[in-house]
Amino acid sequence: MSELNRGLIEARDIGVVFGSGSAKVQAVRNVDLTVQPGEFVSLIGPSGCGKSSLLNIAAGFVRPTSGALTVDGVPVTGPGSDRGVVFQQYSLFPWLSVRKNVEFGLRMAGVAKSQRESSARTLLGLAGLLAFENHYPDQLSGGMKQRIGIVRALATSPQVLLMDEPFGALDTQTRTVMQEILTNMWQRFRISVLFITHDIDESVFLSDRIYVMTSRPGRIKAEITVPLPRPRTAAMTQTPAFVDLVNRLKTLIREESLSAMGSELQSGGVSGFGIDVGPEGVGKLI
Ligand SMILES: Nc1ncnc2c1ncn2[C@@H]1O[C@H](COP(=O)(O)OP(=O)(O)OP(=O)(O)O)[C@@H](O)[C@H]1O
Repeated sequence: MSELNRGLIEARDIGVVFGSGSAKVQAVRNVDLTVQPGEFVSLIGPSGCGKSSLLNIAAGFVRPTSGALTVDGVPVTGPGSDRGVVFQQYSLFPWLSVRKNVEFGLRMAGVAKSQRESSARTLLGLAGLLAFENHYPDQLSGGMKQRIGIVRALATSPQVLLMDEPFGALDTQTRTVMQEILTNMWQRFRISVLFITHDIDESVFLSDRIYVMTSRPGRIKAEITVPLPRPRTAAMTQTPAFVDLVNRLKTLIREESLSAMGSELQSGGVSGFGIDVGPEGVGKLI
């Protein structure tokens, strides 16, 4: 398989159950999803619908209770350097300098000192952070820390980047800049991205395709191709195509959030809370 054809993520009939007995939680049910090599795909849905569980399965941190997830046809059974992961919490090592943080995965992989230094410097330069290579994480802003997190995840040249609310802790301006930096890095590295966000505008701005999940147990409610050309620009966020799609997605998520709140209220003994839960099937929108 050539480099450009790598990074195919395929999840088939995934189910996730946590706990047992009365503490049993069915987090995810019958989820099929695909990320094509080089594609940017977002996963959105109401809180607690199982987005992080799916991403953690792809990362190899959680095993599915049923079904399988493969990367380039190989079942994921644990973490691996073919998949970079970025979380909302910065998870940098505070006792290591910026460059040593970026080098960490390469050091674990046995890459020679001079080579890992030069790879880390190249990546830090691309992210505009070379001047900070000898700083320590607590000397940096949140946006800078998250840029280092992305650079660190890319350092081992993974085929897949898995991102769980990576910009959730950042202010709106920093978040916008980070979205542009991520888009540039993604285009440069031609890597597959599976991205979780609660920010619907962000999912539309960044993605080729978006999966919308139902409330728990999470299933795929809709799969939507974003009809915007690339490169994406800030001006596009004002276009009718962008605004209409954001509104459609908000409606889909709102239906699910209401249905989740309705079931919680009903299971708590509150009656007369009339909510139409809607059809069970997966809607396919273009
Ligand atoms: N290790 C665990 N043990 C027990 N239950 C868990 C565990 N991890 C997740 N859950 C439960 O599984 C469900 C799905 O959680 P998950 O974090 O995957 O959802 P999410 O969509 O990412 O949520 P959010 O949007 O709020 O971050 C939730 O009800 C959660 O409480």
